[in-house]
Amino acid sequence: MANSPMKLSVVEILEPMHEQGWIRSIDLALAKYLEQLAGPDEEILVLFGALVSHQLGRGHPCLDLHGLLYDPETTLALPPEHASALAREDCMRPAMLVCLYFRDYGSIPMRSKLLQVLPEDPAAPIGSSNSPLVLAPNGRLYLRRYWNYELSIKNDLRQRMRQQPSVDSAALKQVLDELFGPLTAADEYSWQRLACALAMRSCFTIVTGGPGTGKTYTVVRLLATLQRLREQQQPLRIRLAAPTGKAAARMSEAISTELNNLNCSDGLKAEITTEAVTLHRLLGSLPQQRGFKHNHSHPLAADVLIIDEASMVDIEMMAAVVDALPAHARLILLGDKDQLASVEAGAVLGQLCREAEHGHYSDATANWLNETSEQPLPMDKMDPQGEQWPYLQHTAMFHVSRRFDPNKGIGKLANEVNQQQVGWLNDWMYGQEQATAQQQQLDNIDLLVVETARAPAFKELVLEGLSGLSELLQQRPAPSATDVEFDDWARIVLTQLGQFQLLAATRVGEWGLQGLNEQVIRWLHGDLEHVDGWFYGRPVMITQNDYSMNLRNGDMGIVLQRRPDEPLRVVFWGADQRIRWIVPSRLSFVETAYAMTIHKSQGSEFAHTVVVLPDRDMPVLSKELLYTGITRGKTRVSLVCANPWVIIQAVKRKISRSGGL
Ligand SMILES: Nc1ncnc2c1ncn2[C@@H]1O[C@H](COP(=O)(O)OP(=O)(O)OP(=O)(O)O)[C@@H](O)[C@H]1O
Repeated sequence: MANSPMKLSVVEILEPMHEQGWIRSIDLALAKYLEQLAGPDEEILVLFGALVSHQLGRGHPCLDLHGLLYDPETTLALPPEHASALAREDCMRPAMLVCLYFRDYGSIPMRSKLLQVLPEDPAAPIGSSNSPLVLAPNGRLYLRRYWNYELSIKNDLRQRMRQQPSVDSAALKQVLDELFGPLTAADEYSWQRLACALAMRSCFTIVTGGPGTGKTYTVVRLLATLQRLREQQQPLRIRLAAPTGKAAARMSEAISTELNNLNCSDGLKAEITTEAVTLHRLLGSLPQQRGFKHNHSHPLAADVLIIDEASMVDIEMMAAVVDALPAHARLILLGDKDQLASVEAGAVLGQLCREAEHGHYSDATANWLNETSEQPLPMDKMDPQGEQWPYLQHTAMFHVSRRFDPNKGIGKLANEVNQQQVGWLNDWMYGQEQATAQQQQLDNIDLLVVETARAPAFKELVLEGLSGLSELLQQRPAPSATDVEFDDWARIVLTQLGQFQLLAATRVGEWGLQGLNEQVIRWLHGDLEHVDGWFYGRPVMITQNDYSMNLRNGDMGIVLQRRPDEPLRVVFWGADQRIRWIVPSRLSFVETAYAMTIHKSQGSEFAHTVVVLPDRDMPVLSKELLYTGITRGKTRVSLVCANPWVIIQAVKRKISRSGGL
């Protein structure tokens, strides 16, 4: 570097970082804006603005100044995964930049109009300010908008937790006995019963647990309990929602199935809706605007709102939800707290039920449960300091999966990854040769170590996985077939699409999303001409909600053709298992989906899931990412990598999102 960095402005120092892709255009733009407002000696705030914005891009609603001071490299996770070695050499390291401006807290101008410093005491008055930056206790630095989101969520949930609806304990106990059977010594069942009882305590409840632990089973019974014990004559207005279209469709399906199995009157069943919508649809997206049709001045017509896959809800969306939900309504969040958080900033569910595995129930919670439902709490989940965990007093966590055996196969792998236990993983991965093929089959998990993503063994795995789909594509009905017969065929093809799925941990490179999709096209079609084009048999995924076409983010389709003289069309599931044939030119947001990212796979499940890891360790690889990928598999999970060490590194890395919920 020719000039001394001391002679350059913060923006001048950030510019090459932007060119190298280390920070985003929006981060740089914010720095430029703040630079215009900054007084002398306030350059540090310009830098902070860019870094807070950069953290938002990584999913953090705030910048942790303690982390920045003591471990800037980890806190900022720079450079990004695609930065070349040259770029790393060329560009001034962010740690050095931080050192230049931020030696200690004394370097921060506390009386700047760019910054509001909040008092340490949460009860002290905050004062008014509209500074772009807000410094909260514990060194959490926010852009004001995100601090406002957090504050409104906190205030709203506190208010809902404080509301204590009256409960007729004899009636509650009777309903719980009817729905779950009388209490038994085995606590496996009583956690679900406990979740229902706990939900009667206030207007806010969280039910968390891994796949197949009975969240949907419980929530249907919870809704039945609420309707049975309601004080008003009219049935409670229940709304069901999920962050993505795919998750909403799954929620509807799962709730319908559980409701059908529920042993209760038809009248009660009719009072439980099975229609789930996306959160965007629930709140009413406004074209070209950030806000929603429903807000505090135009609230939702709802008494109960259940949000499934809540781990995917970001802080901005959650703030919009609580703004639109009437104060008397119950908010119930369902999700797996250990899964990846939302792509957008915030890890609302993860933060609200951090440590839920330990219970942390207070005496007051235990007494309430005992008095209203005679529901005991296990001693090891009690905590004399439980009141320090306010959200956990309204949280039930399920541990027992009814889908997977925790001692083998997918269940074991998922648990070990989630608990960051690398011992078993090492034995499994490095002891593969000793394991018999039969045993592996029984265990429904396998590991494939290959040097490149072009390796014959990987090709064999993929082509075998896709063989069912390829056969169906060749079994197109004769041109004389009726439209109904073509619909029946399309239905089978779409069902087959859920049988096998490649999941990429990263986007770039031969092991990333793009490389894998290109590779599969080469194997199947022999060339790459088709990559972005529309070709027969191309599986696609919708990447953004498209309300004009009634397609939702995450919907999967496939390109088919009915008769040779008809154009190619993309088929999707419509309502009631109907088939929609859509002309490709009407689709705006689509990606080829032989492979999809693990992030995009959230809320979906596939019979055989193949999780592909890159050939080197990267900051994006984490136990949450791996756990999410593994738990997408229903009957078989294959891990594919060039080096099992990368899997171990990923398992050791836990994402900790900053935030003050
Ligand atoms: N107490 C129970 N008794 C009998 N069957 C149960 C019980 N709890 C759950 N199940 C069954 O276990 C299966 C998985 O339950 P459920 O679908 O509710 O799990 P989930 O946590 O919602 O899963 P996912 O996160 O994958 O949606 C279902 O078939 C359900 O009917």
